[in-house]
Amino acid sequence: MRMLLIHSDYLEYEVRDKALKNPEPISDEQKRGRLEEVLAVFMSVEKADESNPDEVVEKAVKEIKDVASQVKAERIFVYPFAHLSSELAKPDIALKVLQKIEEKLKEEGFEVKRAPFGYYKAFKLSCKGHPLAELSRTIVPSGEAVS
Ligand SMILES: NCC(=O)N[C@H]1[C@@H](O)[C@H](n2cnc3c(N)ncnc32)O[C@@H]1CO
Repeated sequence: MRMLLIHSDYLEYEVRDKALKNPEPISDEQKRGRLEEVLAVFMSVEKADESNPDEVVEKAVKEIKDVASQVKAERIFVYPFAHLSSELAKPDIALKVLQKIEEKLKEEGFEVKRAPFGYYKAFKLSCKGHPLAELSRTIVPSGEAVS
């Protein structure tokens, strides 16, 4: 999994067109979203993650918690983003991984939004620009090589 973490004044999105034949079903309310004072986490779930999705979820949540603690962010935006890797996991597995990450972050006490999966989306982001505001992380299941 590849993650781009941006500590932001706000992130807002608006759903545009379908990017998959069968995108995640969403309500009208989910067609747009915004969080302020947020750690935005853009995530590409990768083919290698399919060997142990649960381990990748655990490792991703640990990394996100660590960065959130460093930048003192209490809100997380989980953002599916298929542009950080050329070896993407299948959509059905990727969605499950992102849903589990969202669930576990909520269990940890964060306020969490997740942008809809399988759509093109317009988004606006205001990066805070401090030294830890732009970070990336790569996560692989045990036994897999980083490509
Ligand atoms: N910017 C718009 C967009 O990325 N849209 C992506 C994601 O929402 C989602 N998606 C599909 N596969 C994946 C994956 N492996 N990891 C993350 N998201 C995925 O499906 C869309 C088309 O690839």
